[in-house]
Amino acid sequence: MRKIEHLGIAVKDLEKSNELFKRLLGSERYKEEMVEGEGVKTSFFQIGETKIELLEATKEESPIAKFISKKSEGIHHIAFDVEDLESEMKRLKAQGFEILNEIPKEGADNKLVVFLHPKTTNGVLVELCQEKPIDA
Ligand SMILES: CC[C@H](C(=O)O)C(=O)SCCNC(=O)CCNC(=O)[C@H](O)C(C)(C)COP(=O)(O)OP(=O)(O)OC[C@H]1O[C@@H](n2cnc3c(N)ncnc32)[C@H](O)[C@@H]1OP(=O)(O)O
Ligand SMILES: [Co+2]
Repeated sequence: MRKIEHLGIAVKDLEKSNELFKRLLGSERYKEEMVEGEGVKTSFFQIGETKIELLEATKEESPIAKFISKKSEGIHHIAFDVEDLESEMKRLKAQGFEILNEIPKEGADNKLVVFLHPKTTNGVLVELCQEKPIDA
């Protein structure tokens, strides 16, 4: 794990939350991006070395919709930047962590991502992010 890549925050209304975080952080989001596969619309704020990712569900079956309906808006996951997903997955599996998707999937912000089940990470949903190679 090289650094915290982003903190994912589940929100009901991305526009409203963009404004709130702009006031809170004193800076604009640097991008908005849909991630069809996850049924989310995201916006990213850069904070020094790390980022805040706001996530709004775009469909009922999105994990974000389920999370908000069961809990509330708020911190949804922590994402770590990794050099090499395959070797990290191997290491973490050997350490007893449960990988949710064996095949890395398309993330936002030009990443390939893997998630670990929160029941194996002290109740914290963990995301591993690897920068996609330039020519990908
Ligand atoms: C990839 C695009 C973008 C990016 O950064 O690039 C994203 O970050 S997309 C983020 C949205 N996508 C995901 O979260 C994918 C991974 N998540 C999942 O596969 C599910 O949400 C899962 C498996 C974590 C939970 O799904 P499930 O259908 O099992 O929901 P339940 O409500 O039944 O939860 C079971 C159990 O887990 C606890 N839980 C659920 N979500 C979280 C969470 N975010 N943090 C901590 N714990 C969580 C929930 O409370 C249940 O616990 P229990 O003790 O059984 O009540
Ligand atoms: Co994320």
